[in-house]
Amino acid sequence: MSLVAGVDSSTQSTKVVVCDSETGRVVREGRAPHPDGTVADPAEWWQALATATAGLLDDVAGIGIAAQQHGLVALDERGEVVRPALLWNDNRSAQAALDLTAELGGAQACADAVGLVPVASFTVSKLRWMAEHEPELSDRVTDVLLPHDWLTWRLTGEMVTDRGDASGTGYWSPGEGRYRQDVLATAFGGRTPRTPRVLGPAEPAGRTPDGRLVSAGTGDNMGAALGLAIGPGDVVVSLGTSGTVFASAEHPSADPTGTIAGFADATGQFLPLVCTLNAARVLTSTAALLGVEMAEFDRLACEAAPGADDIVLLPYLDGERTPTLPDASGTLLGLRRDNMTPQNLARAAVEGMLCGLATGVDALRAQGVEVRRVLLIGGAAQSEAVQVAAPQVFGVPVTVPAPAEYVARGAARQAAWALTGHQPDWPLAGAAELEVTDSSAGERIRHHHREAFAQVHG
Ligand SMILES: Nc1ncnc2c1ncn2[C@@H]1O[C@H](COP(=O)(O)OP(=O)(O)O)[C@@H](O)[C@H]1O
Ligand SMILES: O=C(CO)[C@@H](O)[C@H](O)COP(=O)(O)O
Repeated sequence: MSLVAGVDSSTQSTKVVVCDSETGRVVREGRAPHPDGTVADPAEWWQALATATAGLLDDVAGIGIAAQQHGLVALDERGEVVRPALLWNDNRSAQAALDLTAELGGAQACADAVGLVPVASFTVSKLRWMAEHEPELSDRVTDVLLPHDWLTWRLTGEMVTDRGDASGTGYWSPGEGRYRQDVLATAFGGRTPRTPRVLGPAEPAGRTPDGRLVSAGTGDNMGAALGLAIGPGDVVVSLGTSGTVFASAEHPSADPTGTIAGFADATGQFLPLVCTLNAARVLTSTAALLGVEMAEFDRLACEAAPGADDIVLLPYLDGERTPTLPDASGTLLGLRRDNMTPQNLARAAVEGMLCGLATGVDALRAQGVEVRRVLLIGGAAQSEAVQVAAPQVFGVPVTVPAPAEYVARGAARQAAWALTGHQPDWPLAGAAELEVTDSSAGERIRHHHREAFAQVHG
C-alpha cells in the first residue's frame, strides 16, 4: 500500500489527510489554524503546514496542495514577498475591479476573455489595486503566485500551477487554455511579471528535497470537486468561510452578469462557480451574539419554524461578493416584540446564509446546469439546523457526505493520480440523504428573502 497526503490550506486553517492511494481510506489527519484576517504573510501558511503535517509524512510517497483561491502572492527577484498576500476576502480592490472591467471593454468582453467579470476577490483586481496604490512595491514584483502555487514552490522549488487555480486569477483564459498577457499588463500598469507554468491534471510539479512526488495542486473548490468525484446532476454547496456553489461542466462559461465565475477544474473540464463572502461565520457570529456555543445555536434554530416567524437576515456581515455589494453590511428585518426570540434569530441566520447560495444554484440552473441534488460540504454542513433547512431552501434533495476534509481528499486523490498515472476510483462512504419535505415552506422563505433584498438594496 502506498500513501498519499492531501493538504487544504484554506482561509481559516490548514487541514491534512493521509490516504491509501488505492482506496482513499484516510489513515491519518492533521490540522493547524491560520490567523484571522484578509491579508496574510505566506510564512504563516508554511508554518501551519509544518504543524499540521508534523509526524504524518514519513511513509508518504506523494503530496498534493489545494488552497484558498485568488490570493495575491507577489514576489521580488530574491523570492521574498513584497507585501503580505491580499486574500480572496479582501475588498479593498472593489473599485479597481470596476475600473479594470471598464478598461478591458466591459463585462461581456471580460467574461469572453477570461471567463469572469472582475470583482475585488480576483487576483487581477488585486494587481490593479496594487499598481495604483503601491507603485514602488509593484515595480519590484517579478513573480505572481497564488497560495497553492507558493506552497508548491516552497516544497519543490518549481513555480507551477494548474488550470483550476490559474482560472481564478482573471488573467488566464479557461476557453483558450493560456495566460492573457494583455489582460495582465492592463491590470498591472503595463508590467507583466512572470506567472507560474500551468500543469495538466496528472502532471507532477516536482519532488520535495527528500524525494516525495508533489502533484500540480489546485484551488480549494477544484480540490473539493475532485475529492467528491462529482458527476452530472451534482451541484456542490460548500459552507466554509466562503459559501460556494459549483458543478462540473464540459464547456467553459462566460457569464456577463458576473454571478458565475467560469473556472476550470482539476480534471481537464470546467467548474462554473458562484461564491458568497458570508457562510459559516454568519452562524458563528450569530451564535456569539446570542451568547451560545454552536450546539446550542443548532438546538435553538431547530426549535424555530421555517421562515423564522417573518424575521429575515440579509447576512452581508463582511460586505458581499455575490451579489456585488462590497461595502454592504448585514440587515435584520421583520422584528416584532412577539417574534424576537433567540430561536427565530438563529433560524434567520441559517436561512439568510442558505438563500444567498440558493440564488447561486438558480444561476447555475439558468445557465443549463442540471441540478439533480445538492452535495453539502464544509464546516457548517455539520450543523443540524443547516441540514434541516437546506432541502427546503434548495428545493432539491440534499446529500451530506460523511464528515471529511473533501478539499484535502481531492488534493490527495490528485497526488495518487500523479503517482500512478491513473485517476483512482475512491468510493464515498456513508452519506446522509435528505429529501425535500416541505417545498412550500422553502418557496415562502425564498420569497421573503427576495422581498427583503429588494427593500434594502433595490
Ligand atoms: N457544526 C457547525 N455548525 C456551524 N458552523 C460550523 C460547525 N462546525 C464548524 N463550523 C464552522 O465552519 C468554519 C470552518 O469551515 P471550513 O470549511 O473548514 O472553512 P475554510 O475552508 O474556509 O477554512 C468555521 O467558521 C467553523 O466555525
Ligand atoms: O474565493 C473563493 C472562490 O472563488 C473562495 O471559495 C476561496 O477559495 C476560499 O475558500 P474557503 O477558505 O472559504 O474554503
